[in-house]
Amino acid sequence: MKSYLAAAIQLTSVPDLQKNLAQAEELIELAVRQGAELVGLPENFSYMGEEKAKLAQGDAIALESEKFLKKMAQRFQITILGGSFPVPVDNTGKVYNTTLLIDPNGQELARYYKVHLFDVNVPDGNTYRESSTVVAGTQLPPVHFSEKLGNLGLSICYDVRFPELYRHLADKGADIIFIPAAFTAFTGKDHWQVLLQARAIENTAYVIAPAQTGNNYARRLTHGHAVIIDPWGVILADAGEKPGIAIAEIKPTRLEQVRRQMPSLQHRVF
Ligand SMILES: O=C(O)CNC(=O)[C@H](CS)NC(=O)CCC(=O)C(=O)O
Repeated sequence: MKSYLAAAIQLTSVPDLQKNLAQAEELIELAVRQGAELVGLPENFSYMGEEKAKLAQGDAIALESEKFLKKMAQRFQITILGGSFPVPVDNTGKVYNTTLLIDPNGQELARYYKVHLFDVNVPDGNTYRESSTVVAGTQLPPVHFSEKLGNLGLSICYDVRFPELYRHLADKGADIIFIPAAFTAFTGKDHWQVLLQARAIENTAYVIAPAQTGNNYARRLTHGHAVIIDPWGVILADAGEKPGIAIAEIKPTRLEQVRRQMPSLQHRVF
């Protein structure tokens, strides 16, 4: 593994596929101009909108999102995580909430279908029933082993509340954990940063958390604060509340240092 720059992209995705891809492309280019070699996009980067509208365009969103990721990876010679986008599941009328990791040749490295679905009545009065349109994945997420970039573990948004999933990634050797999200503004203000720092600290791993921000559609407000966190839990970069990027250096020496100073992964009893 070498030292390199990683970027977490922050978007306000709306119910307009082409507009979102154009916004994403601009920010990917900005990250690349600053030297990023690993770039993450947030959950639902290519489409945020009413569940029904999303389903109706499911095939087009899936096709265009995957094409876009491969194009960006090849054009800019980066490894890119397509935080998530819907992929229709045969004979169900529903989709998988899917995250995809693509290499600079445009080849798929890893794929994960979100396991934990956000079926929550948020105390601000908004109700979320992700399971009404999404089929839950049944497989734990993969870790992609990369000589150059370190071992990259995948997850999506609401997963962040389930530490056992991240312990699995740590068991598989994850050095860097992706947590792309579209956190609600209401839960985000109290939980987002704490949960992300906890996952970084307890697994002594970098966390790259691309995010949705602002008013995506109707009453849907997302929290923002795409961040990159080091294995000690220190926030290295925070994109704030506007669309933009958080960019930071991922260093193998820092990983080794923290794992030496705090060898908690080696002291596990259960
Ligand atoms: O809302 C949309 O339009 C698209 N949906 C999402 O992006 C997903 C599923 S509803 N959001 C979350 O998982 C939020 C989790 C969260 O906020 C928490 O755990 O507190």
